[in-house]
Amino acid sequence: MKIALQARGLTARLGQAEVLHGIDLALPRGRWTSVVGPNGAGKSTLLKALAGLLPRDHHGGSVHLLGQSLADLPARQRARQMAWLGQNEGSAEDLSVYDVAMLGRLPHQAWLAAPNAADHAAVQQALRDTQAWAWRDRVLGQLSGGERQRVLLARVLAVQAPVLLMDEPLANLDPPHQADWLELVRRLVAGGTTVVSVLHEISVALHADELVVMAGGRITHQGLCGDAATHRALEAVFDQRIRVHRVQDQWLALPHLVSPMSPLSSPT
Ligand SMILES: Nc1ncnc2c1ncn2[C@@H]1O[C@H](COP(=O)(O)OP(=O)(O)OP(=O)(O)O)[C@@H](O)[C@H]1O
Repeated sequence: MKIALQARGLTARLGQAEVLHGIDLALPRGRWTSVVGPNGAGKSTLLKALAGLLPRDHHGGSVHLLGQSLADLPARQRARQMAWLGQNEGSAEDLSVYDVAMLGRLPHQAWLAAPNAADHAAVQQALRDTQAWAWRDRVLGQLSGGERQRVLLARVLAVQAPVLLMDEPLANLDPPHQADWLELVRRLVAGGTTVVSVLHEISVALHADELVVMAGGRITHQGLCGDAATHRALEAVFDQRIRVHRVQDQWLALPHLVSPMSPLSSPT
């Protein structure tokens, strides 16, 4: 199987503490991998390290992107090959939605060159894919949290990179737009894109091809989303406070209540 991202002996130090402890990981090409685990497990730090976003003196080990060492890859080439959506990401608040999405085309444009037809086509497609096209002339700073997230997602899609890394992409999205995101990712992956997402919505994460389960700066399990071993690893990492069930052909993670109190039971 071809590998999109390979990490070897990855360590990361933030402040005084080491938060990733020698991670070895291979993420398959043309597949969707979700990274899950409790708060503080190191998921965002791992994603940043894979994206090459941690300062060099803060991490050790190596990352290869599509077979090339990230350390040796020129920044523009890296930006064309791997697009990044961060958690609570800032952007220029006074830019129009259209111009924010156009920022995703920067790695393709010559210095100070005007956007060409391919850039405009990519931006229009991305804004339509995230249902943000109707507000293309509005200013980013005047959008709601969920609207804003869809514009930032459009910026990532506009890159048309073969590898997408997304940290909490569903933040602020309502259920219909979460379902849209899910379908969009499946479509991208069917077209050969590699997607890596950090998700707290475990039932959405279970729609991925593979799950990487993290705790305490280490990977405790990597496996297929449909595997019983993956479900057991998930339940274990969340202290047996969730259970994975199969409902209408989907895997669902439901809270495992210590003192069950069914909302369906009638009041006495
Ligand atoms: N700038 C920082 N300085 C010191 N420690 C940090 C810093 N940023 C994060 N950490 C610590 O690193 C650890 C891993 O953080 P990280 O954000 O990667 O976790 P996470 O799994 O993404 O968590 P969450 O689910 O809460 O977003 C946590 O213990 C966190 O407190």
